[in-house]
Amino acid sequence: MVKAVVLGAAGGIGQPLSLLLKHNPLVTSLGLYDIVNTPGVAADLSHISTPAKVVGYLPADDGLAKVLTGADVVVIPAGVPRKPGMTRDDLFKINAGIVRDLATGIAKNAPKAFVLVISNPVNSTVPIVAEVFKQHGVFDPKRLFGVTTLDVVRASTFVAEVLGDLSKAPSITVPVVGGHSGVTIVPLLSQSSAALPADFTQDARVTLTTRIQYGGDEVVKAKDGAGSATLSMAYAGAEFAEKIIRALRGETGIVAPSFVHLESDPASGAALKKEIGKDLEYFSAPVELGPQGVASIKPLGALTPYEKTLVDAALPELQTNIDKGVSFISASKL
Ligand SMILES: NC(=O)C1=CN([C@@H]2O[C@H](COP(=O)(O)OP(=O)(O)OC[C@H]3O[C@@H](n4cnc5c(N)ncnc54)[C@H](O)[C@@H]3O)[C@@H](O)[C@H]2O)C=CC1
Ligand SMILES: O=C([O-])CC(=O)C(=O)O
Repeated sequence: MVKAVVLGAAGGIGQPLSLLLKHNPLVTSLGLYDIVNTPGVAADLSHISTPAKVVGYLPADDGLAKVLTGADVVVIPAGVPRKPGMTRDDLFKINAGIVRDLATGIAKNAPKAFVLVISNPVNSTVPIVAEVFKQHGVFDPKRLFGVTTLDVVRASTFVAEVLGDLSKAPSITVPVVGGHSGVTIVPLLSQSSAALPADFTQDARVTLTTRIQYGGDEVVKAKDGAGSATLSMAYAGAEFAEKIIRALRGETGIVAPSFVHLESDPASGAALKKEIGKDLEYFSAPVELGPQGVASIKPLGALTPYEKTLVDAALPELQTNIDKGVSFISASKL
């Protein structure tokens, strides 16, 4: 029995993500929460002939507490998306408070759930959730994940495009590490499971790296004011949620990059800090998942000199983003 909950379920990501979770036979109960429209979305999804029982709640009548009760996995795509010209950090002003309040609800009603944070800026919203949980005495770093899967999905797709064969995309894996915004997104193309062409130049590698780092901006620009990636994010979020669900059901050996607290596995976290040469609290790295959440954080492995410069370039912005999330909660009255 697995109860999955989506907070922000009526939005651009929330609706297709809820559809994909309803489609997943491992999910037996699906709780939807938003400040608008969840009864309609829930009624619609509830007619689909898959096992999950769907319920939808609004804030009235303690809806947040009700939807979270009994949750095993909580996915958070609530909050505003970017418009052209904005950075993810520009969303902090609105989304930080939304994520803080939802995290407070989780701390009170589902403190043991696995929490998957999609709301941007992920580099700051994940620390926000952690700090709220700490204030409520329920923080377990093994159970908190910033969802960076879309970067990994983009890397697979764009490498397959370079190889001229999109049918290879589902089987290509490229570790993407660091964080989830521009320069903090670090694709390790040298570790792609499918080798790039022998004549792939350094210029082409830089172009491909930049495309992965700024894939989100490509969608924001194409949507031209109507938001950011929703459908690809729903796909990526459902893929990551499924991995988490399989792990909590006892399957071992599942590895996926995610933005995690480096104390989620103190030994491998300390090794990773040594590798990147900085005492950061959070970093996105390939994580081995287990029934308790993070089982171990994998090392970055051999980096090329170019990839090393990318990691170094990511560190200052990551530090600033993390500090901003932490200070927001120390300054908030919960
Ligand atoms: N981690 C990632 O890779 C990605 C993250 N995102 C982020 O996901 C977030 C959502 O994006 P979209 O779905 O496109 O936005 P959207 O505006 O279409 O949907 C957001 C939903 O959140 C709801 N919401 C607002 N305040 C809420 C609250 N207090 N409680 C519950 N629900 C609330 C809204 O009513 C709306 O239905 C944005 O912050 C966006 O930047 C988007 C794409 C990729
Ligand atoms: O670009 C955005 O604002 C949304 C996002 O995080 C992504 O698509 O990677």
